[in-house]
Amino acid sequence: MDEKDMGTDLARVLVTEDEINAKLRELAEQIDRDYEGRDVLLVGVLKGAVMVMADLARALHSPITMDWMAVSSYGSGTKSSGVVRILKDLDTDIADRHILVVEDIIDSGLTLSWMLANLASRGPASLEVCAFFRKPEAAKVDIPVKYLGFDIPNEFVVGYGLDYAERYRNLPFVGTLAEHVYSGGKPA
Ligand SMILES: O=P(O)(O)OC[C@H]1O[C@H](OP(=O)(O)OP(=O)(O)O)[C@H](O)[C@@H]1O
Ligand code: HPA
Repeated sequence: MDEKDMGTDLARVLVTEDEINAKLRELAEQIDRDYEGRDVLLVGVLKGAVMVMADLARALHSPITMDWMAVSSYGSGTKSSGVVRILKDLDTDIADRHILVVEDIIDSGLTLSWMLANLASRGPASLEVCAFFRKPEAAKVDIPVKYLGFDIPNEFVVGYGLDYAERYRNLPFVGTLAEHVYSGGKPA
């Protein structure tokens, strides 16, 4: 799927596929360097982080393993409620493991703030965050991000894992939706 398949759904592209790929290589190099000699468990947050997890994992040379958590905070709208439920927990015991949480986006920060507290309580050897997109102007809590892809404006975005009502996750770039699609949080 690319930009021309989107018809008039997109308003503008914020981060291109080339920029995404270059950033992935950069982050993978840093992570390889930092975790040299240590086994790292990548914890992906479903479903949005599927794309970044798959691409980042393949760009890494470190001997990683992967696990997934699904949490719910958004429902079907576009605002975080801050009330987080675990929909799918990790399969792995993370006590004494080096954990790198891989997230697609930090918006208000409420989801990750809750998740980090939850994971920290399980006694990992280390706990760090890789977030591919972040909206600094939307932050309600401060999240320590060791590996950051892009800071983006405080607008609702789709693509590269990010959805609107479950659509657009498979765009290889990130963009904003046109007004007629995105109308105050309800599918048009
Ligand atoms: O910083 P916050 O304001 O808490 O928002 C960030 C969270 O929202 C999105 O997940 P969502 O609940 O939409 O689920 P999804 O990944 O399945 O799309 C995104 O993937 C993050 O997990
Ligand atoms: O801007 C966004 N787009 C899609 N999903 C999201 N989850 C938090 N913020 C966003």
